[in-house]
Amino acid sequence: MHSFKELLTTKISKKKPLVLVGLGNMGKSMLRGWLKNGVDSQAIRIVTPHPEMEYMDFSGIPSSHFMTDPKNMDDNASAIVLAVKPQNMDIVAPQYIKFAHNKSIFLSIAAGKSLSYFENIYGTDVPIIRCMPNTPGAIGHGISGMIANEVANMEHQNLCTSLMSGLGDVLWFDKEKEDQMNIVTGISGSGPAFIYHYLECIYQTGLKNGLEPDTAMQLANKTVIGSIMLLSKKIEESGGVDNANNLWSTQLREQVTSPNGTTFAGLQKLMNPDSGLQPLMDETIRLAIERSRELNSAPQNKSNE
Ligand SMILES: NC(=O)C1=CN([C@@H]2O[C@H](COP(=O)(O)OP(=O)(O)OC[C@H]3O[C@@H](n4cnc5c(N)ncnc54)[C@H](OP(=O)(O)O)[C@@H]3O)[C@@H](O)[C@H]2O)C=CC1
Ligand SMILES: O=C(O)[C@@H]1CCC=N1
Repeated sequence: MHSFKELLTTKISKKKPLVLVGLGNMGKSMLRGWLKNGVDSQAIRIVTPHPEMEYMDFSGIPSSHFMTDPKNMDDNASAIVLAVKPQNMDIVAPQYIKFAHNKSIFLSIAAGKSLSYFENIYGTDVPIIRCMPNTPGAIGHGISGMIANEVANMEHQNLCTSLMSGLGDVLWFDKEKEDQMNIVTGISGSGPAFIYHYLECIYQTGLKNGLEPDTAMQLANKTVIGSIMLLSKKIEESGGVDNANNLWSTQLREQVTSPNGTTFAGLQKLMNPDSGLQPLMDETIRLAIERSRELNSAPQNKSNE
């Protein structure tokens, strides 16, 4: 029985390379995670529209392994990782059909695109994994939701767990409940943006109340970062798990809230069940989930809709 990290060196080799399609925000994070976790840099192939700009950032990987399309690539890959925008998928995914004939694993991180979307392209007898990571994966603190199609067995799933573990935690979902991947997308895929926007808001409130920009920025950044670090420490101290019935975040909020004090005054608004943050987040995340569902069938090149 191999450990997850060992799988990266036993299953991925010069003879069975790993192909990364798309070297944007998420592609780069994954690539860094793989290299850090011991994937042989000679066993990686990268398809990107601008190889000349990007190979310099990854000096261990030969420049000849960066290419603009897969035409000249052998079809013996261990896995093809699709990391392009969902709106590009109708054009990009079919370019990799030759790997399906060799039963390579297809791992897609595209929002919305379902297992059956890829099965329609590659066939139902090809192992396909749908994954939703998030940007904190760039520093190994991400979380990825994963789901496998019918023919992706434990070995395929373990390799994909290994590939995504460089970005942080991995949670598998039941293949019968694929719609949960859209919920994952709304909560943890888009979630970092919602948190950063909260920070932008409190920064703006500081400015509106006459603080200097530098001061407002320092107060906003440090408050968010410090609060999350405190939460993280509490969770770590309790064995890496939170308690669903009594979240650490609830306890930490209560610690700040003096009876009839300043926090209590503010929370009257923020925790209003009809007009506070909960209904706003319900609606915000609902819209993200709906968009994820739509992207499954959205026509190509409508990225600005
Ligand atoms: N950003 C996020 O927070 C998350 C994103 N995702 C998903 O990850 C995927 C990638 O997102 P992200 O990294 O943010 O997007 P980026 O736009 O940063 O990266 C996509 C990359 O793909 C390149 N590309 C375009 N066409 C091709 C092609 N034919 N072959 C190879 N590469 C191509 C783009 O080049 P160019 O720019 O020149 O077009 C770009 O560099 C998306 O499907 C998204 O839904 C999932 C979870 C979180
Ligand atoms: O906004 C998006 O569509 C992507 C997917 C999740 C996060 N970013």
